[in-house]
Amino acid sequence: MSDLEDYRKELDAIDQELVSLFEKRLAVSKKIGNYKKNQSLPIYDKERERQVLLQNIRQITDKDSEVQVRHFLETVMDLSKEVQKDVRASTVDYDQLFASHPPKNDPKIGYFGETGSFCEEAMLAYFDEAPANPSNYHTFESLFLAIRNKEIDYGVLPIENSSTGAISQVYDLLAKYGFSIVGEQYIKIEQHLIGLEGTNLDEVEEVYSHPQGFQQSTEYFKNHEKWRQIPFHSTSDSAKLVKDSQDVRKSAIASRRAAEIHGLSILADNIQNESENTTRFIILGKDLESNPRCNKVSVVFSLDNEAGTLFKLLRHFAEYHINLIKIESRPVQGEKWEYLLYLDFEGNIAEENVNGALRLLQKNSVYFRLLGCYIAATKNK
Ligand SMILES: C=C(O[C@@H]1C=C(C(=O)O)C=C[C@H]1O)C(=O)O
Repeated sequence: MSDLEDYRKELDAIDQELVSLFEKRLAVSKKIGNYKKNQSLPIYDKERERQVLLQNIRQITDKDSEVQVRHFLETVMDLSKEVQKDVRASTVDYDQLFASHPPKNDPKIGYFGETGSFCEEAMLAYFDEAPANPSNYHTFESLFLAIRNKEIDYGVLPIENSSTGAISQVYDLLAKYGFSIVGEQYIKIEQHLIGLEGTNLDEVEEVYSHPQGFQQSTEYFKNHEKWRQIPFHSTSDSAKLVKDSQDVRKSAIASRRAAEIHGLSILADNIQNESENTTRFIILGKDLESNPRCNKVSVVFSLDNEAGTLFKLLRHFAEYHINLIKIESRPVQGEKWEYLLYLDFEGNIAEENVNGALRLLQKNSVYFRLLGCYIAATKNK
């Protein structure tokens, strides 16, 4: 027998032991996976992995093999986490994930802000027929509560602006209440300084608006540093406040429509920083409403706090040729340095590639929720 054959026989015997031990290890990993699933614990445990590496590297007799042993242990632990992810995914109810509800007939609709708000404009632009007797709400959360309490079927509220970015409170409420995005609408936003008729700019002392109104008009206020900027519920609520006060020292940042509705004058027009200032509004409903014409998907998920997981997940989108539109991250409430990731991408959940990517995303994330599958709005509104 040649030396090579002898060596290989030796390896075969070792492999036999290794495989049998590895199988035993995977079986224990599965049990740990079940335990973690029941206790809602994350799969990855950084401290434990550090310990496993330390205690095993300590017992190496040939120090030259440390690099290989480390690599071996890391691979073993990666595979152990894979098995735990399968355990976690095995009970996922995919039918429920993709179960869609028909749109509501004669729906009750609510929007954020006083009459004259940009949300009201978005509502009028989105629905083919102007909704009869819509309700309005003065905080984002009261609109979510109205959906939960079945006061309304759909709510209209802003989610992002082209110059200031995400409206983070709305993202956080989406995570908190678990409703669905059933549609979207873009509205061009022109902000004006408005006040009582005949008001002179040098009489103004206070300006009221939603924080977004101030953020979108910072350039204009550089020349009016003495004015007190007072955040209020919405731009249209601010217009109403000025009207109700009958005080020339008070002004508001709001739309031309709000000025007209509340009988106010425009003191300075188009004070927004960017002429093409646009806001994306979402139509929120209780349930997922998807049909074959829907071409945009939104999801929210969180990951194990482990290097490379986001890359590994997003890679599936490239593999499935899915076009990502937007990614937004928000801190998890009450969990320091943990994040929820919100992803928008092109496609329909009934398409095979989207379906495949969603399953992988759900399988490999600690938390996952399909936020909606709806018709993408045109941006030049
Ligand atoms: C098996 C566990 O889950 C993961 C896998 C580990 C392993 O295979 O040794 C160690 C830590 C965790 O990242 C565990 O928590 O013990």
